[in-house]
Amino acid sequence: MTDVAIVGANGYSGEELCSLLARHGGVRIAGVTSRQHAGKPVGSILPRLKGHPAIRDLAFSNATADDVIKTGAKYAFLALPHGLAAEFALPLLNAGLKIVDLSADFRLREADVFQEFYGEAHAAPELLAHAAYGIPEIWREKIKAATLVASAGCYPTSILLPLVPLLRAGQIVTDSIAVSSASGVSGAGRKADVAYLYAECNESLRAYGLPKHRHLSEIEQELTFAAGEKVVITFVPHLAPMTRGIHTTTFAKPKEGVSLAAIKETLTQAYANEPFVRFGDTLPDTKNVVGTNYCDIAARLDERTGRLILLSAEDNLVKGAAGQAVQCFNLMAGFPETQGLL
Ligand SMILES: NC(=O)C1=CN([C@@H]2O[C@H](COP(=O)(O)OP(=O)(O)OC[C@H]3O[C@@H](n4cnc5c(N)ncnc54)[C@H](OP(=O)(O)O)[C@@H]3O)[C@@H](O)[C@H]2O)C=CC1
Ligand SMILES: CC(=O)N[C@@H](CCC(=O)OP(=O)(O)O)C(=O)O
Repeated sequence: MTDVAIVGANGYSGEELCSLLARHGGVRIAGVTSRQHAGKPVGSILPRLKGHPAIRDLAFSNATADDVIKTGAKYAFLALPHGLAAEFALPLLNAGLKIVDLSADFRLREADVFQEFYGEAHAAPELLAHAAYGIPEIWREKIKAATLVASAGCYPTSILLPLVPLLRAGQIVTDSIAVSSASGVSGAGRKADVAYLYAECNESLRAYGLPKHRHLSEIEQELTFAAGEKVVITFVPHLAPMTRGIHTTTFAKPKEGVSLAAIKETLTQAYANEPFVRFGDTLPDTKNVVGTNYCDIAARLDERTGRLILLSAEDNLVKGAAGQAVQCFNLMAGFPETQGLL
């Protein structure tokens, strides 16, 4: 059994991590943190885990790096607001733990891009070069060897999985890409904010974060890497009246002479052996992926405009957060990649 700690375990993605790791089979949950609930039994705050053998008589501890180190865990999952993970990472790494961070703190390679998009100086810029970007389908070998993995953002995962193979294959006009995404409200986290009250979100759809949502930084970083040239895109996120799920529509021009059949062949080849990406003809629907670690993808060509339309759907809390983090952990710790996720 490998001992793990979950930091920020009472948040939405932390709770999802607790559920996935409780049924993983190869790990022991050695510690969970929450400042608000320190000292309380896990089952009293996360009722769906009450009585689960993996939770035992575990109580939340306070959320400092020392509290995490004291658990004796070999791996720490950080499910904290961005800005904080950078403060935890250094002491935990120095104490010999390996880290899977769900926040944005280690997803960017350059500290000045972090400053530009997050409006604050990076707290541990020296660690950026050591972090692996956590999408296994793109960076599997790097993740296996890493001590610090930055699990990719929820929107970025749904955008990068369809586009990266096509950019690697040189099939897309790089300045033609525009993306429209819709996310369930849990994407905003379990925080009290009027904008996310039921009465504000229910039966309504609205765009937000325009024109420079902070996820553009990691999306463009990864697209640029895949294309081998600078890629800049338009990205319009929406808040959708559902609890979980992301649906993404990507518009792009195929390069001269690139057919839909060639695009489909590239995506089929890229994902034929990937357990969590399902490329096919069926148009993705969030209800088919919610509660799973799948990302469903389809492609269509609008013959009238020559525009390629890529569609993708995932659960923001699973493939977009906790599931992807466990997938990365499995690679780092030498478990089968799918363990606890199917
Ligand atoms: N929700 C989603 O769909 C996704 C989220 N993410 C990222 O994962 C991270 C967690 O997100 P999410 O689960 O939504 O967030 P939540 O707001 O639901 O949870 C945040 C957690 O962090 C803890 N926390 C907050 N402030 C501090 C602090 N100063 N010190 C220690 N602990 C603190 C909270 O517990 P307490 O206050 O009790 O200490 C809570 O457990 C974020 O970085 C987010 O951007 C990534 C992909 C998708
Ligand atoms: C609906 C909603 O508010 N979504 C969040 C998603 C961000 C998220 O979870 O952030 P990271 O992936 O960067 O950690 C947002 O747009 O800010």
